[in-house]
Amino acid sequence: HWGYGKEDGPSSWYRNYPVAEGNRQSPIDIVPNEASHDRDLGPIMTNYDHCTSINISNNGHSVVVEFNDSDDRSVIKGGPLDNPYRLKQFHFHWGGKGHEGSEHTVSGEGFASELHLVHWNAVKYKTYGEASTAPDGLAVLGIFLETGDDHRWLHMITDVLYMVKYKGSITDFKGFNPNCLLPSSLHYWTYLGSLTTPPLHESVIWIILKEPIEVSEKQLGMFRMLLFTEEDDDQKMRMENNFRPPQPIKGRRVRSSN
Ligand SMILES: Nc1nnc(SCC(=O)Nc2ccc(S(N)(=O)=O)cc2)s1
Ligand SMILES: [Zn+2]
Repeated sequence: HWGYGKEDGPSSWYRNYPVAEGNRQSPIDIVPNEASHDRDLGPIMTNYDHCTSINISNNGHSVVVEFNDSDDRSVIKGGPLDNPYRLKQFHFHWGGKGHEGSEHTVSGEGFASELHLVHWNAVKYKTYGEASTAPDGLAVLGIFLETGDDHRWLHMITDVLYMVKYKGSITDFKGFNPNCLLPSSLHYWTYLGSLTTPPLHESVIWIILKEPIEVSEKQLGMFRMLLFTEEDDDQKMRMENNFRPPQPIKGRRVRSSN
């Protein structure tokens, strides 16, 4: 199976997932002054107000909060999107102590962590699975996390991480509104890419917010107490550095909102 270690990490994924060497792989390094500024790129709109978080789990790669996506209650729309995309889950990628951990970089600079809010095109596709393999099937909103002050709402997540310490653990997590994790500005870069973990489907319209949110080193440290391994596994592997490095841009254009 795939992971982030020396033997099963990003440089070996192409063996089981040849699309790893495809033409629209993610993440990428974003170079702001090479991004084209499109006037017809409108603002993105998120409405997560009546969203319904269901649970939080450790899937052995990250910590994931799942949402009820049976209707259009919580969607992202506007910007590069032709119709609303339904929120399915969000999860994080992070580094080791004092090291970078984001997936996308900006002018070669990484951030401490990156939050991904995963949405799917329920107008054109019947299921998430179907959308996850279509070129316009998914929209992932990426938010950089940098270390600084405590994030006043991230506590709601870090306070329950002890309940999902081991791979395969899951617990109820209702009533969490991800609006509280958004920065004040929704200015963004957007480009066509892929899932950043296997199966690496080239099905993602990426929307990366320019403004990072601030979290404390202490809060980030809570993520690093999670384990890649199961409870009955005698090898306790700390969950950290679960990020794929930037991939070749292969001629793609990155557009900027403004
Ligand atoms: N029937 C199916 N269910 N799920 C799949 S693919 C699973 C999936 O959504 N994986 C996934 C991998 C990476 C990302 S990410 N890091 O946001 O690019 C988001 C999501 S196919
Ligand atoms: Zn991700």
